[in-house]
Amino acid sequence: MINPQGLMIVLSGPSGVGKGTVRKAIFDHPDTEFEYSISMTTRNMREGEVDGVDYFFKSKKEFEQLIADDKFIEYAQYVDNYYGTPVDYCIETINDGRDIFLEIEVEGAKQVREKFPNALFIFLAPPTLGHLEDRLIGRGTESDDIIKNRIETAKKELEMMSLYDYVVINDEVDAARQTIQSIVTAEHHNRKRIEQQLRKHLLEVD
Ligand SMILES: Nc1nc2c(ncn2[C@@H]2O[C@H](COP(=O)(O)OP(=O)(O)O)[C@@H](O)[C@H]2O)c(=O)[nH]1
Ligand SMILES: Nc1ncnc2c1ncn2[C@@H]1O[C@H](COP(=O)(O)OP(=O)(O)O)[C@@H](O)[C@H]1O
Repeated sequence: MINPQGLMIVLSGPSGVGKGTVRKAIFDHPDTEFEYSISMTTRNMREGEVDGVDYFFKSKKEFEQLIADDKFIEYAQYVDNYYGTPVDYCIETINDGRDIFLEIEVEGAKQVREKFPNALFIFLAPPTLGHLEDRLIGRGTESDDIIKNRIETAKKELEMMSLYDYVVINDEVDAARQTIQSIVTAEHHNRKRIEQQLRKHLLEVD
């Protein structure tokens, strides 16, 4: 096999679009076989969150030490906090032939694209910007100022859509989940077909 590695799947999109919600639906579904890359963050734990399940919660000092030790595939500062993808688990997983799923903001996704151009990039978009604002307000976890800030960031983030392999509109959570799973399945078939063709041509060259 030319590429026995698992697929790196990157789900990104603006804050409040429903990345966390869709990701949870994906991992609650019995058909899902990907591994989830738990991120590290310096933000405060929200009610109901569990350290080591939702995120690995770190102090700023700990996070900066991990950056210095090159322990992240990517990291970004987002609304005054650090978020990053720990490198070891991702590499172990794909080297083991299993798919790894990253749910990250767009700046981090850009860094992953530079390091892993072969990854599969999926952009989750809201039906409209109004939906995004409603969802952020509805979630009720941020102050008005932070929501305003996130909407401004989202406008810039939406411009990055064209750099992705796929755009999925998050109108209905289960439909978005299903679309993402179908994209991954199709991508596996496609890569396998390319690999078979490549092998065939290489044999012909010999
Ligand atoms: N770059 C990067 N972004 C992340 C990572 N983990 C989470 N994020 C993103 O950081 C943003 C803020 O996350 P969070 O504070 O949990 O808020 P919420 O996703 O809006 O509920 C979201 O867009 C997440 O997708 C990561 O490891 N790296
Ligand atoms: N398809 C959807 N339709 C309606 N509300 C949604 C949908 N997807 C997510 N939401 C709601 O929008 C809010 C933001 O979703 P969340 O998953 O926290 O977004 P993100 O992780 O992208 O910041 C949450 O209150 C969530 O319940």
